[in-house]
Amino acid sequence: MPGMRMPGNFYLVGLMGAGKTTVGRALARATQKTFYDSDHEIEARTGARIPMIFEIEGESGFREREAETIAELSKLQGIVLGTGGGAILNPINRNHLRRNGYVIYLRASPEELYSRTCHDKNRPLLQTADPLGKLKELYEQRDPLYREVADLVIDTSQQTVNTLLQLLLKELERQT
Ligand SMILES: Nc1ncnc2c1ncn2[C@@H]1O[C@H](COP(=O)(O)OP(=O)(O)O)[C@@H](O)[C@H]1O
Ligand SMILES: O=C(O)C1=C[C@@H](OP(=O)(O)O)[C@@H](O)[C@H](O)C1
Ligand SMILES: [Mg+2]
Repeated sequence: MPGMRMPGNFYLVGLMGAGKTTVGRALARATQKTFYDSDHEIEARTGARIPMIFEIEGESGFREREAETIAELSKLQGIVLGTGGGAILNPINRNHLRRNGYVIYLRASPEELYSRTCHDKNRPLLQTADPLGKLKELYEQRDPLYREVADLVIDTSQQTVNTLLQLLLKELERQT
């Protein structure tokens, strides 16, 4: 189904390693929408990488930048937005997402998320002695919030990015 046109915005939520950036980019290409990634946008505006922002301003500084960025990006039309895994912690972000687009929760088990993220040093929250334990804790905390905002929950376990894209296109064509 290449080049399918669908109305509105698609927003991707889920934990670190869920595939928001990767699947989001593929979904944008397939639906002829513009892709944005809130983390990339924050880095471009700040002129610093995420680990550096966390180091200098702490998580709270990063969250402020994230909220400003999501408020602005959610005003755009015809986009696919990959959010950062913690964006849904802020109720204002949750409202922007719910109000202005169709929200897709990419779900995966903490073990799978760990296997996808363990070689990457760019996620400060996982630079701990026990990253799998941290992912389990974040899953418990955040899974209800992802579900609260989601119009669609997709289980990404054991699915390739391409299979997920095909699944998503079918489901979105049916629902939107
Ligand atoms: N369904 C999938 N199966 C296997 N690997 C995946 C899948 N989705 C994403 N990945 C890989 O996992 C890593 C994290 O993906 P990314 O898109 O950055 O996740 P997020 O933006 O949700 O943190 C990347 O190396 C990506 O290629
Ligand atoms: O889960 C989180 O709190 C975070 C997820 C990251 O994005 P990804 O979910 O794209 O890895 C990034 O925003 C930052 O490191 C914090
Ligand atoms: Mg990402």
